Amino acid sequence: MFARQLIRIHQLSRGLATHANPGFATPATLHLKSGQSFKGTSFGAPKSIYGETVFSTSITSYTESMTDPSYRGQILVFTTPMIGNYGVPANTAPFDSKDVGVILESQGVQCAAVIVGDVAEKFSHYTAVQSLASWCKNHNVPGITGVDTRAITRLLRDQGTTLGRVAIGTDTLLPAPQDHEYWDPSLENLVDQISTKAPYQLNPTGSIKIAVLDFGAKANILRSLVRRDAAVTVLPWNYDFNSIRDQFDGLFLTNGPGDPGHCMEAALKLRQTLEEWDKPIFGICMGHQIIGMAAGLDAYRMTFGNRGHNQPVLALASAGSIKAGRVYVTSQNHQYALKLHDPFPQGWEPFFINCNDSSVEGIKSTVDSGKKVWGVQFHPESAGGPLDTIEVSLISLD
Ligand SMILES: NC(=O)CC[C@H](N)C(=O)O
Repeated sequence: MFARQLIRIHQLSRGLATHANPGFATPATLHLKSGQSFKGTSFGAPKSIYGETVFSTSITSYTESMTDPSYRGQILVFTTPMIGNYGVPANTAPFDSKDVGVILESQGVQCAAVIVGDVAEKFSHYTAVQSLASWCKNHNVPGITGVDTRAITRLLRDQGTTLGRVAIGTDTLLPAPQDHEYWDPSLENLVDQISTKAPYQLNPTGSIKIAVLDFGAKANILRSLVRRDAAVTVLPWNYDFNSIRDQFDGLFLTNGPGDPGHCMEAALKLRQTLEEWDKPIFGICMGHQIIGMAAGLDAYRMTFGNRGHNQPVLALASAGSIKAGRVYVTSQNHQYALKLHDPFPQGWEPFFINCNDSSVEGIKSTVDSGKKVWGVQFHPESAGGPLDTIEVSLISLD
């Protein structure tokens, strides 16, 4: 008994205690469709869910990742051993020329569940108002702690992103689901679920008018635009931009969840825009994939995607402060990528390439095409991640 108390005191003093009530913690299991199961302890909402199991190598910014709408439908495994030690801030900001109403990347937690090695029950940060566990509970999102996230990551890295089931409490007593019971989010048009239903404006008196097609925008993308004094009109992902394009100085296409193939309608509309409109067009992640599809490139599903804040990309062309031949460290969260067609479609060239897996990380219109269109697979606006490529949004392709 004395030994158990000593262990408990040691756990509490480290701020790591996973099992607040030894013997009473709610069991939780992650089942993978490939047949493996990982047993741990529940934190967050006592709710069982299905999703697509992915891993992120980011060592910080769990709050930003979890509110990024591109993680919708995904069971997010953090490779960093301890998550939650700086808690969660209040998520409100003003709506003005500097901000977009939230501190984090959207109103709520977007991923389906989180899996961590060790959830920090104690948290400390001057902006923190609650723990990771209570935040998950408030947003009805389950978490599992006390599992070997390294083993899960090695599996996912070998076999690729895998459908999963998070079973909580008495559901852990049930056998692992049958193959047909797993839910595959990539079969759904998740963009249509998350995109704004009606147009709205931010910073309407801004000095340059930018239309934004919303595939599931991260707040920091919109925030980055308003902080540069853009008057931003956010449109549903499949809005007929061509019917209103004369009112705008530029078009931006955001990040978004799921398979870009579900957004072919947007790519076809954009193809017309590319043919008939010469103003700047820029896209990030899903937006970049849509620009590529409109340009005639194919998108494909990667084995395990790239998620983390340490992805090196090599610039193949110079533009603005970006120099060909230089490597930039970037923030990423994607499962799909554009194919490296050889030759590239007329009027287009690769802009960046991933140093680890050679996937296309950016495309741009060629200088002699007369267009000013570019897109990047990574997140130059960060939140979280490095700011190395922040100026990629400011380049001029004149
Ligand atoms: N962050 C994103 O926009 C991701 C784009 C797309 N859903 C993918 O997974 O590749």
